[in-house]
Amino acid sequence: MTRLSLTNLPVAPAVDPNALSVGIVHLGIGAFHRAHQAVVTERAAVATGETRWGITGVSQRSATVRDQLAPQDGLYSVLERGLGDPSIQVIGSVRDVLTAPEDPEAVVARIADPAVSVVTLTVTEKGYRAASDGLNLDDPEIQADLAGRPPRTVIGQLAAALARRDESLTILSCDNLVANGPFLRKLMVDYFDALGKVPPAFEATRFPAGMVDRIVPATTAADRDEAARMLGVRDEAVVVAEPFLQWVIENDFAGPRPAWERGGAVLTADVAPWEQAKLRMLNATHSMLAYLGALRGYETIAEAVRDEELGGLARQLMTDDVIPTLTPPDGLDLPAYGATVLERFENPALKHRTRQVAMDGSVKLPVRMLGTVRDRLTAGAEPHTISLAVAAWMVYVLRTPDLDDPQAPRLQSAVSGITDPTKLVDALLSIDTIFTPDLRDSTVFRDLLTTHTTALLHHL
Ligand SMILES: NC(=O)c1ccc[n+]([C@@H]2O[C@H](COP(=O)([O-])OP(=O)(O)OC[C@H]3O[C@@H](n4cnc5c(N)ncnc54)[C@H](O)[C@@H]3O)[C@@H](O)[C@H]2O)c1
Ligand SMILES: O=P(O)(O)OC[C@@H](O)[C@@H](O)[C@H](O)[C@H](O)CO
Repeated sequence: MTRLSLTNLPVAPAVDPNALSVGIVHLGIGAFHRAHQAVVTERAAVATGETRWGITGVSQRSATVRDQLAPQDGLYSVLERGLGDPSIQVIGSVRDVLTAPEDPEAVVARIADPAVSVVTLTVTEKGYRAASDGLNLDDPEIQADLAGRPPRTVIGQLAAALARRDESLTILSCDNLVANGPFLRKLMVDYFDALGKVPPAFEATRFPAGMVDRIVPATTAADRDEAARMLGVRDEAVVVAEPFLQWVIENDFAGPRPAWERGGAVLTADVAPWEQAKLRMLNATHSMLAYLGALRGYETIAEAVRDEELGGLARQLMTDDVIPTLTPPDGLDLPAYGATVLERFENPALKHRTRQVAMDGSVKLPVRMLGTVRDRLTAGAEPHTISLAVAAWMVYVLRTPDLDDPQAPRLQSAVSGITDPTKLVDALLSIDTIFTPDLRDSTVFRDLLTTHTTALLHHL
């Protein structure tokens, strides 16, 4: 079947791709960016008529996305799956893709281009190469970048590009991290400290925080076949998404930016309450359902949340443990928000795999769950259900031989041969890159984890 391209366009994108010049570099062009920031950027371009905000995507690890998009002139479609019939739309805002491992110099040069004033990122939690207190300077890839090779880490890429720039830059993380903007800024400061020099452009560089939300599962072969049927041409780069899309951005830019608010984003002075509500309500519950669901043999989040007991626990997690720790952002009714989150998880058309959401637990737990545990303990409360979520991760680590996690070897050696719940809790609580001393030393938390792991090991 013919491939989607500028000359084989069954449905034209809302912008003319040929008219766009590149003003944004996106690091980590996975599924999420294509279904979220790229869509809002295109909508903003349509609303304003501005043509300066085309996107260069950077593929950080493999050449797969470049090889999918290059023959398609950067075009791809978003296949939206809600409760009704699916719909499909071709997006034209990604103009080209660079593959960092093949051509690291091109990535630095593109970020350094004066026409570029915004860099966005979705490189997953582990892509930041952080330790518990800042940049992981023991990371061999960070060390190699510091030693002066053409950079391979995102921190190294940004640092090298800033060293070449005279103009200010805005660097906007779109990953699920607590205070993602300030967090990334701190990693850059640590990098420059280790390097022993700070580029002059860094002072004016801004790192706004952002909260992003849209469920975008990994695309499957069946999704590509469905897109081909709907489009009449083959799209190897199609992404699948739910109808819901939210982007709240701190209005703190160093220079020009797309009018993303015209594309549906919200620009605000304080993102923290939005971000905390989303990470603690949606992402923590997602992860709990992923661990418990996978342990019960459910393939997808929709199946897990439709299990009466697991669905009940998801509601209980939000109501009993998470909501008491939150200050709701203006106008957000937290119980109603929680109900909407569960309805979104129930979407049977999405097929978000429990195993996908369960990956990288060692870097997700601190972001999604451990703040809630800490706040509940500080308030003198017993964090019952959030401890169950952490215990579910512990049992998942024990029961998953092919664990997908950046710390898999360390986790697996810690739990190797363990059958006793107390020992399992001790072994995993001692991992200092995940659990801080206050949590390790809490008898209440340790006892709850032991009770829950005991129950899970006996009843799953
Ligand atoms: N998919 C979603 O539903 C969703 C929703 C909200 C936020 N996000 C955020 O977006 C991130 C990416 O999600 P996705 O669905 O695009 O995943 P994906 O697997 O499709 O893409 C991940 C991207 O991150 C890059 N990456 C992975 N490991 C890296 C590393 N060690 N160093 C540098 N780059 C690395 C990959 O090259 C790829 O470009 C998530 O981790 C999350 O923070 C995703
Ligand atoms: O993308 P990850 O792997 O960081 O997390 C998996 C999901 O919890 C997450 O992607 C949600 O779908 C998303 O945060 C919804 O906005």
